[in-house]
Amino acid sequence: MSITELHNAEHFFIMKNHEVIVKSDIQIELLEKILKEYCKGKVTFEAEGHFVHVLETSNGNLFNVRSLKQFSDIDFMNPLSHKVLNSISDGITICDCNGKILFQNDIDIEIVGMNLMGRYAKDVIDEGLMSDSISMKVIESKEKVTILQTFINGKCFLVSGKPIFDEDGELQYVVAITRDMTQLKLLEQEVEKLEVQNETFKNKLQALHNKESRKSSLITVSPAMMQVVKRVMRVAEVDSTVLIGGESGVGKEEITKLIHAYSRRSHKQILTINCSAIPETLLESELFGYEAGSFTGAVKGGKAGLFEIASGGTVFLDEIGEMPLLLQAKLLRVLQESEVQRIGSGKPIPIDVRIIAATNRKLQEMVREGGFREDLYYRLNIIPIEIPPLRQRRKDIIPLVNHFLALIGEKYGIHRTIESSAMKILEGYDWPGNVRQLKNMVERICLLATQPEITANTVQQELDSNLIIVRDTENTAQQQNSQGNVVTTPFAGTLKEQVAAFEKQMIKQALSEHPSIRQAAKALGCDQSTLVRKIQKFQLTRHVSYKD
Ligand SMILES: Nc1ncnc2c1ncn2[C@@H]1O[C@H](COP(=O)(O)OP(=O)(O)OP(=O)(O)O)[C@@H](O)[C@H]1O
Repeated sequence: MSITELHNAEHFFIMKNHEVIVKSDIQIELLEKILKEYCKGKVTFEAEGHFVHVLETSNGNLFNVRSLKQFSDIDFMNPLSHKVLNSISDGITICDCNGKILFQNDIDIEIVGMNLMGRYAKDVIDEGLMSDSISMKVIESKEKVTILQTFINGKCFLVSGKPIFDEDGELQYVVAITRDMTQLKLLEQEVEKLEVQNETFKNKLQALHNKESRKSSLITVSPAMMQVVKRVMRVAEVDSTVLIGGESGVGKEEITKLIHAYSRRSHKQILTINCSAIPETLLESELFGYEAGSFTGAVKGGKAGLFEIASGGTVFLDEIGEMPLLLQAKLLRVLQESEVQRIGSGKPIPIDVRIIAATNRKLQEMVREGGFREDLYYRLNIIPIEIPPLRQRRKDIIPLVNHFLALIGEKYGIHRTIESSAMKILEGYDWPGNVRQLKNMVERICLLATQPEITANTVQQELDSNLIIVRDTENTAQQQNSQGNVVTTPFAGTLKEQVAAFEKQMIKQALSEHPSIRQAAKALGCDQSTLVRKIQKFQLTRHVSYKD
């Protein structure tokens, strides 16, 4: 009979750990015969007690042979129960009321690393094979006990012991369930490791976020602008209102972003509103919000204004000089009381925002002329920051050009360089539209250039086509080229054609000097819709970008 046949035989169980379980003494005798045959007669029996036998075979295998006879009074220990107990992934031990280990399932033997069946728990502890015995504790307390037990192999287990009583209430057996906590411990350690990793990633992300929000695209090397930046850094820390002045396109918004990025409000948003770009009625509701049903066309549930939405952050009021007087009064109240009232509501709402305002107008002159409230001017002008025009900080021009070339490379995948003589021309130009004009021009020449290196010639031509219109006292138009020389306009053709060419030139110039169509129209003395029509007529839209 082969060992497989033996395994499948009706009366035997062959366990993984070279253990053979038989049902009766008779079968043990039978087994002895079979094993002797299987091991070619070289089998040694060491009978130990009534039912445990150790067999040493010629191939070195050690068989523990147990009879199930001892379990005859435990009705679950039929072969099926045995199989069921062995299919459980926790270790199971059954002791009698004296602590004698009657049964261990396969997993338990694996966990403990020893087959202890037939032995007394107390002896096992005395021999130092185990630190503790749950069975002994249950026998003593006659109650359910749970302990964390460490075995000599260093593994950690959660062991629960439960008493089983007979009909007379006498303790009969103790069933102990041993759960390997090593995996759980490993998982716990893994979770801890992941948590640490998670924390590290979170910190890195936060650092990146901080870096990103602090990253300003403000480029400057000039001493004049460095002074401004120094002031910005000091101002950023305090929460006061700031009024930024400077010509159109000098970088007032860029400076505002820098103040916000270095302020304690940087984790919140910065909201911008251009006071010149929105009609008065709309501006009021955008800034202060409105209650439900306060005017025709209002959103059903009412709407929060910019000051409410930006709570905790910064509100940037661009072109504050264009704010209508009525709204100036309302803004003053916001600044003084730190609260807003929605249109149609008498209820004040507290707000927590920092206000930064900017203008390219001479506010003091406006105050004198009655176009701007004096009290609001002083309230806004707590910390004034004046940004010098680009022509007064020419050292910034080349770094700015290189910065814009890099931006164009990123945005369009177009990589251009500008030869040094061309850079000199750009550096010498007066830039009435300041950084915005420089940015637009660099973008235009890069996009139109056919060669990777932009020559001085190209730059010169572009600047010449960007002639500055100046008006003499008699209101006749002359032109000034990039070197500042006044030149006669070389218009040719019929009177109509010459007028059209001149008109086109004026519009083009106004568009490059002013950030919005509205302002360009104002400067040209025509209304917005006329200007839009003429832009379309002269097809200027493709070449001129009015506002970034
Ligand atoms: N120092 C700078 N470094 C990099 N880019 C700049 C700098 N200054 C301005 N710019 C860029 O030039 C353009 C115009 O700048 P910005 O809008 O800040 O000017 P502004 O003074 O607010 O203009 P306006 O008065 O018309 O509102 C923007 O694209 C801005 O990113």
